[in-house]
Parts: sequence; C-alpha cells; structure tokens
Amino acid sequence: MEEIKRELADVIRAYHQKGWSPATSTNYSFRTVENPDVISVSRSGIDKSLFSAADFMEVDMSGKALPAYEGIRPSAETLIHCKLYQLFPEMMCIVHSHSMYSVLQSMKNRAAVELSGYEVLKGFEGIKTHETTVQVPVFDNTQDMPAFADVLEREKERLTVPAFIMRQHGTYAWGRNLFEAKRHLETAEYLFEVDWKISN
Ligand SMILES: CSC[C@@H](O)[C@@H](O)C(=O)COP(=O)(O)O
Ligand SMILES: [Zn+2]
Repeated sequence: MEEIKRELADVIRAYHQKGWSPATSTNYSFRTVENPDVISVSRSGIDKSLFSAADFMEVDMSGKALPAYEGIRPSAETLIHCKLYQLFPEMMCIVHSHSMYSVLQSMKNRAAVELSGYEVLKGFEGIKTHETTVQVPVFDNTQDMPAFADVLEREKERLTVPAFIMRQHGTYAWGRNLFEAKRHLETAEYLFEVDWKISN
C-alpha cells in the first residue's frame, strides 16, 4: 500500500513537470484487489509538484471519507473516480491530466476525438495494430459531479478505450494497475498532441 502510494506520487510529480497539472489541478486514485471498496484518492487542492504519499486519503465507494480521514477534503472530482470503479470493476487506478492538447482537442464542438492509423494506438489495451480507428469521447464539463457521474453511466457504451476528455478541462484514463493507467493516459496525451499538430 505504501509502495503504490509512493509510486503514484512519483508519477504525479513527473506529470506536473510535463505541464499536465497547473495550479493544483488534477486528481488520482487507486484501490487494491484485497479491499476494492476502499478508494485511496488525492486530497483536494494539493500542489502536484509537491505531492507525496501522505496526500492520499481513503473514501468509500460513494466518495465519503473513511472515519480516519473525517474532516479532510477529498478531490472535488472524487465522484468521477467512484463511478468509473463502479462501471469497470477490474480497474484499480485512475489518473487525470489538465494537458493543453486535451483542452485544444475538446474545443472543436464534437462528441469525440477520432484517432486513426497511429502506431501508439497500441498503447490502449487490446489494440494490436495501427490499422484501426478509435473514438475518445468528449463530455461537457460541469461542476455538478453527481450529474457528470450519471453522464458516464449513460454513455458507458462509448467508453471503448479507457479514456475520455472533459471539455475545456482535461483527460481521465484508467487501468487494472498503475502501470496500465499510466500507459493509457500517456497514449491518449501523445495522440492528442500529434493529431492536433497534424490537423492544425
Ligand atoms: C485548479 S482548478 C482544477 C480543479 O477544479 C479540478 O478540475 C481538479 O482537477 C483538481 O481538483 P481537486 O479538488 O484538487 O482534486
Ligand atoms: Zn480536473
């Protein structure tokens, strides 16, 4: 448990260096196969350049802080994490970015970013060839997290790769472990950037 906290904290600081989490933005979580109903999520408002293992706290599947953490504020976007774990029970880790290219891609007034023919598409689990097309859904941003969690539930069929964009906000990606969640976010962000640069 302490090891994964340290590993994820290292990733969080590295992502800050990439410019993916300006001004305390982004949030992260993981859970364990042994105790899947407890989510370790980043506390709200932490500067991600300084993030450490101590900045995680535990919540239940409804996003409520466990007694040991009462009075500490979990990420404002905790309900997104709760809903994704509910919709994809095998998933154990969720990562989020506020990258520039995710935001730029989301500004085109379309329901998804279509990505075709790139070798790095194989970074998404299950994709074996570049000769494919994926749609990464774009959902409208909102501060109403219960409403957004409902959107995710309604639109689950569109989540054909483990990532989506919140419009003018950023990317969420997830996986069965930290390695996979990280690979999925990095795949999505690389593709958003290269695709943006080619088409604009
Ligand atoms: C600095 S604004 C970013 C927030 O509104 C939010 O989108 C975010 O990603 C971080 O919120 P947090 O509550 O710190 O987890
Ligand atoms: Zn965010």
